[in-house]
Amino acid sequence: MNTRALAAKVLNQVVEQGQSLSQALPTVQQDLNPKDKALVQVFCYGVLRTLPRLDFFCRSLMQKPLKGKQRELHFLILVGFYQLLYTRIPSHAAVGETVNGAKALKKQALKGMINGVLRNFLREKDALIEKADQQDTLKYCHPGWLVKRLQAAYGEEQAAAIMTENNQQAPMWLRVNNIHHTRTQYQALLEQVELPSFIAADAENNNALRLEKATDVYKLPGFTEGWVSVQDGAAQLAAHYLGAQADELILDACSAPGGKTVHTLELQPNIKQMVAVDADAKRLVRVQENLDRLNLKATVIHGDASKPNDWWNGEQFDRILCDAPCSATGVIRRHPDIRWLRRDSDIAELVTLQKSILNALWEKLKPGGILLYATCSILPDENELQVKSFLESKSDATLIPLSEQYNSDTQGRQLLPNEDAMDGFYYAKLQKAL
Ligand SMILES: C[S@@+](CC[C@H](N)C(=O)[O-])C[C@H]1O[C@@H](n2cnc3c(N)ncnc32)[C@H](O)[C@@H]1O
Repeated sequence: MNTRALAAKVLNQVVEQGQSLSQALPTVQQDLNPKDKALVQVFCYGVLRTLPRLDFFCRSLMQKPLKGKQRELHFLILVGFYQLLYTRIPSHAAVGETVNGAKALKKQALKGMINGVLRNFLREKDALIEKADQQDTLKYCHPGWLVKRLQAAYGEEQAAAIMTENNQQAPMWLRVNNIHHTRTQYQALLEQVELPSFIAADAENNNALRLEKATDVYKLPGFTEGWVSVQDGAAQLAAHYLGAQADELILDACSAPGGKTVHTLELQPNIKQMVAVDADAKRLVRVQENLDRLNLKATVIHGDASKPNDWWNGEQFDRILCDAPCSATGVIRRHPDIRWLRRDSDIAELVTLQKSILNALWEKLKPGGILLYATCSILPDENELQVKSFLESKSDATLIPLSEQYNSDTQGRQLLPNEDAMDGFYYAKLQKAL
């Protein structure tokens, strides 16, 4: 199968039908050899990172947009532009293979048209790029609503830097399981298989290693045996900030796929009980898979964190992790489809959901207990403003320092994408009065 045509199919499913890339991409990749698999991925990620720009080029070069049954060809053309602008594929090969993609999509009659558009692009691209760079949405390849929100929150210059980072490829981070090795020991094992790595900048983030170059997980020493897991450095801070102690009852209220559940158990194997809840039954299967691979135990419950009375009538928790559903605007580097699948109106809905989860979980926290609120968002509404309004509404809640090392916070910690090479994340630690 033609890799350009496969990428066009996936892109059509994501952009026109609202499927997530993580759903659509694996379906077409299943029967491909590793090289073609990687190529389809590069085309899909690349086009999604530059979508409005490529769309603009297409609009400028075609009299009428391709619609309906021909829509896949629109994305095939974008895959063509992407190769010509951002890859080292020689232009004759990029054009030839893309034109052949039309046949694979059963639109052989339109091969000539595609050839013409791509060749015109080669001639006119410099002028088109200059025009595109005059508009922020085309320059930074983010939807207008998100550009506005980021500029309002961070100012123009910092928003531009964030959007530039969002368009880069994220590094692969590992979490070393101290039950088996120290980080230094595991780093040496990685060296032996020629996988150099760097340690995280935060001293307390002491399980985190960033690989110089991403790799297949099965090439990682002891992956199947649970020696190591893949988890971004910012996400790893959650278990350190939660700080679970021996004999405590812990709730991970939005747990799937379970990265923070298992990290918490790796750091503190002697807790009384870990309860891992999620509203998505399919994603919960992954929590159990992670627990099994790492040989850890938790009580896994399918439930709605905003209605804990439906699934919990036991004692109150010592610590609760609320890794709330959010806009995921901190992880756009890893999920370039997010910005096109989300709408501005989603943010207010998410803020309402987060608020109801926070309020409900607070009732299940012991006096003196700790709730760690986390999101992978970089929007203040979901983060410091959410926490501020929570603190205003609860006289028994206090914002406390995240850890001994990160103790100067007044608003929690907002990490921006690529800060110390990590994802964008937000943390706030709340304590209930005794
Ligand atoms: C950011 S993800 C959690 C990631 C997870 N903590 C980890 O580290 O692997 C947010 C999770 O919230 C879940 N979720 C969304 N609404 C929920 C609700 N009302 N109650 C419980 N879980 C919910 C989603 O299914 C999703 O798995």
